Amino acid sequence: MTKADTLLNDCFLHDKDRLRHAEALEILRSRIAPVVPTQTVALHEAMGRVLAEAVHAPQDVPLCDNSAVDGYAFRFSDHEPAGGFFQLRHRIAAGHPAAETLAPGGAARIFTGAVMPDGADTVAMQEDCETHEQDGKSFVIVPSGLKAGANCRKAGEDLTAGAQLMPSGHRLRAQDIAGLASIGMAHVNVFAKLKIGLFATGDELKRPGEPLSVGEVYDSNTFLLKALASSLPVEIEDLGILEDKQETVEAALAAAADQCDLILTTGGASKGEEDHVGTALTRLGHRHMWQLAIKPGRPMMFGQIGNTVVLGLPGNPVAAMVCFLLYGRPVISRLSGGEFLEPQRFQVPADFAVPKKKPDRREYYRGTLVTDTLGMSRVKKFQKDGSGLITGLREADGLIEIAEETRSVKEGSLVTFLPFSGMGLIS
Ligand SMILES: Nc1nc2c(c(=O)[nH]1)N[C@H]1C(S)=C(S)[C@@H](COP(=O)(O)OP(=O)(O)OC[C@H]3O[C@@H](n4cnc5c(N)ncnc54)[C@H](O)[C@@H]3O)O[C@H]1N2
Ligand code: MOO
Repeated sequence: MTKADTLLNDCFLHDKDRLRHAEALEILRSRIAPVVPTQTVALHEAMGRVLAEAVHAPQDVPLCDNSAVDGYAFRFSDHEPAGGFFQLRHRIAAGHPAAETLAPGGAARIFTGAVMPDGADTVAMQEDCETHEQDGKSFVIVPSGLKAGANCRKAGEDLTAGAQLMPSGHRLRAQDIAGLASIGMAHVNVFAKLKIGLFATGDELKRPGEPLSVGEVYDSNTFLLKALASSLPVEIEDLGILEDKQETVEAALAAAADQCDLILTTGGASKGEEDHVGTALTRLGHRHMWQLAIKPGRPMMFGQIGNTVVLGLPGNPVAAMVCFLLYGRPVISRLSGGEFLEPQRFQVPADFAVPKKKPDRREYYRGTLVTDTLGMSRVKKFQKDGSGLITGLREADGLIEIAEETRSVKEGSLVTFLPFSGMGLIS
């Protein structure tokens, strides 16, 4: 699929003043499709990458029936006639299968992971058995009470030959890498990393390390967004801070569109005369979405320049983070061949009250989980709602989501909580 196939060029601006969150998600979901090519990588480099094809087990895992414990293997049906008294015939260690079938009435000394000898189906743990030497022969006494097949791991118990382990589009986690290793895959076909170009905009911005003059602020969003994106399969390039000049913003976006799959900007997204990202996007390409009925994050925009997707995030740091998590993360994941990711949502009693909330917009507060006297979780709201307060983001465990139609929140009522850990963040 080419990039051109995945994005249409007509404009999606609504008649309504502001798009609702669900509508914005629907626009993004319907417009975004994978744009990156595929590549083969070594398994040890595949963590966090997105599978470009489904993976099936070429053989059973485990390949053979094997013992789950160190002990003695025998045929269950022999136990009663032998009174639990077996002559020891073989010694079978992991990696050294027995060449011969176990004779009827015989038992084999066996170790965890060793292949069950033909003729045996049950293993007794060594702690439960007694051994005995007589006339130069070794015997084992196995107590009764075991079930047929006890302590024997069957071939194919983990995966049967032909079973699908993972579909195409699956993002590989540590346990998935283990699963791929368990079927013998040394290389994996994955989607290439998405190329992201990141711009901050604003004459007031200074990079950390430089002295700050009156009227200036440090550019925290570049660092915030790079760190947020680092949990996704991307190559993100910091393209610097753009001055608040239409020509500068336009030239920079045009150049980046030739290099990147996705351009992320922060700041200059609103309606002021000094906010140039929207104008640049309209001139160079198409703005499909702008002005959402959410707080924070209202000026969030989405569009394209040629085949390059552009997400214009607001400049206020809280709004930038909220918009990245709600819209940037699913878009990046989908462009990279993965799913359009939705945050995890839980219903948690509120440890706060909001007497009056504006209708028709969805609000996101910073929330911290607390435990009440009964050991039940409740969610506390960061007191200040200001969109520039990074402290609230740092204190929070996640976001509290208040629906458009909600007019007030009573203490103790259930509210929706989106933990940061359910949006790919390190907790
Ligand atoms: N007349 C209106 N004014 C504003 C509206 C509106 O609808 N009408 N929306 C407000 C909302 S909501 C937001 S959010 C902000 C965001 O607007 P911009 O995306 O244009 O952001 P800026 O004006 O460039 O900056 C806002 C604020 O954030 C600081 N900032 C910007 N970039 C960074 C950065 N990289 N690191 C740290 N801080 C940054 C900037 O200094 C400003 O204080 O607009 C409202 N206004
Ligand atoms: O809604 Mo803005 O996004 O106040 O920060």
